Amino acid sequence: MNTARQMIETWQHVFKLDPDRTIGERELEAVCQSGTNAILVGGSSGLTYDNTAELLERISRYKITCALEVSDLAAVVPGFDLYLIPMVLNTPDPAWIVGQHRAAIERYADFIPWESLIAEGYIVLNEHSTVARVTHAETSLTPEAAAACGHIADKLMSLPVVYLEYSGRFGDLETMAAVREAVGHARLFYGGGIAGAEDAARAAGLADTIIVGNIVYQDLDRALSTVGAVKARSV
Ligand SMILES: CC(C)=CCC/C(C)=C/CC/C(C)=C/CC/C(C)=C/CC/C(C)=C/CC/C(C)=C/CC/C(C)=C/COP(=O)(O)OP(=O)(O)O
Ligand SMILES: O=P(O)(O)OC[C@@H](O)CO
Ligand SMILES: [Mg+2]
Repeated sequence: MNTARQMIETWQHVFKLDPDRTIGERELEAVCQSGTNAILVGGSSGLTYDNTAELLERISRYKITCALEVSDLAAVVPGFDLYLIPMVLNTPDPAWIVGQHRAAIERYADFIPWESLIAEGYIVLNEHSTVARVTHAETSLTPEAAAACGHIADKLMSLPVVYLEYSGRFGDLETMAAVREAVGHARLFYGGGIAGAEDAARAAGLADTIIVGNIVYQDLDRALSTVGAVKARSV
């Protein structure tokens, strides 16, 4: 049985599906059978127990690893293969770094499947995203400041994942390269604005794992083309 860390080590490409958005059966089947390494269920608003449980039940019909990215305790559903726990590194508000986490652990310590949890050091950089607004993230970081966040996560906190998050738009290449340079032990996830094969290949050149979200709901064919673009790099 693989540990949580071993599981994420194999991820090159991940689709992120939002329980608060609608996806048809044909589209869900195409996403799950696309050759992606995993489905990450998550979003920064509108998640409920019911819409999360329903999406998990639908994804579970396919043979694909399915992880929940926990953003709201009310929407934690048992049955996922993994639970990814974001900790936002570039916010001045400790609630989004450790505060909510402490409250959750105090309350549910006896029920937490620790071996299935993976902490993610988030660096949130698109000022227009919901996640930036909700977490009061300091999004106007220089490449050096973003890299410092990467060093903190990678070397001081020994987090297994650093997540460079531009949700909604493609990232700044200089910043991505600086964070890449800083992150050695952790797996570097990149997400934001990947709208087709070309973006996917560019992001995969700088990150270990790329996360593709919005385009699934806007243009399925372009979304599916991102899988081949990433896998082609490793042959
Ligand atoms: C089975 C079982 C009992 C499991 C137990 C699991 C459990 C209860 C664990 C508890 C342990 C724990 C430490 C929990 C953490 C609790 C918690 C709520 C922490 C806060 C996490 C956090 C920092 C959230 C902020 C928002 C965020 C970073 C969300 C990540 C997802 C994201 C960025 C989605 C992008 O959203 P999108 O919909 O695309 O929106 P925008 O583009 O507009 O941003
Ligand atoms: O939705 P997009 O912009 O593809 O971003 C993916 C993911 O990083 C969002 O958390
Ligand atoms: Mg988004």
